[in-house]
Amino acid sequence: MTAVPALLTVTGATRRFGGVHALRDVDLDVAPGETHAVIGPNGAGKSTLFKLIGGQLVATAGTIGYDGQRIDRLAPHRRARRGIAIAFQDSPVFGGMTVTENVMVGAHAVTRAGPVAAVLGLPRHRREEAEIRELAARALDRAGLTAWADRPADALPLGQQRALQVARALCGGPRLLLLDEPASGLRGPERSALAGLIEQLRGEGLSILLVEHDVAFVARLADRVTVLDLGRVIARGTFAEIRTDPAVITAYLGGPP
Ligand SMILES: Nc1ncnc2c1ncn2[C@@H]1O[C@H](COP(=O)(O)OP(=O)(O)OP(=O)(O)O)[C@@H](O)[C@H]1O
Repeated sequence: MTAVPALLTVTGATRRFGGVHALRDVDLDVAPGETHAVIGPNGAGKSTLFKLIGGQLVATAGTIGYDGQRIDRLAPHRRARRGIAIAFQDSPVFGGMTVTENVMVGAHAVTRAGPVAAVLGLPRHRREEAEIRELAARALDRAGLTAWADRPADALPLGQQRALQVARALCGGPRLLLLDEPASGLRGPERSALAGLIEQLRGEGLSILLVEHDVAFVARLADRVTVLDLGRVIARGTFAEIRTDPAVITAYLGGPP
């Protein structure tokens, strides 16, 4: 049997900030349809890795492959067009806009006409606007937000605001969804609803890379977990495998005195 090639392959990713090694020689892959979590204590390098994949940072060394091609020199919007979408923990929710309009912003990253056509109101833009509205409606439906579509976005409770950020990422029709600490700041029921949404997306075949502090959230969702500490991979495997790994326990609880 031939193994299915990974959708995302990070090889030897290294990033220095001056004398600080934020990441050292990190390998990671995400299989099609997999939910893969990256965890680690503060300063482990999780955000740096996330930004290297999204294109917000460039690696000092190493390569990133997506769908069989190198993407590590592409600008973030080009990665978005190839199907990599990001929901950042702090991506803005625009209070003066409706929920639908907020989600439509996510599709502009992948449209052909671009912002100049939008400002000039060109026919191409108007056609595209109708398509985008349709994509937004579908994304809102997937995220369970249809009932909120015409409400001002700032009327949404925090849990639904997170779902809105996910819907915005879905609007461009991604194959790989990068989620940056999606559970942060959410209370129990909101966190559980968001986990349900992520499970649903996984069930629809989406590949997901999740950076998350909340270990229970990761235990529920991740097919595989990569654990970072001080910029290095210290463990990888299923949640059950990594939770008993001595290196992981030491990293989280601190070394011997
Ligand atoms: N722009 C930067 N300039 C200098 N050092 C940085 C920069 N960004 C990150 N670092 C350093 O790189 C290391 C890894 O940081 P990173 O933010 O990737 O970790 P993290 O695992 O996301 O941490 P946290 O869980 O606290 O968000 C840390 O030592 C951090 O201080």
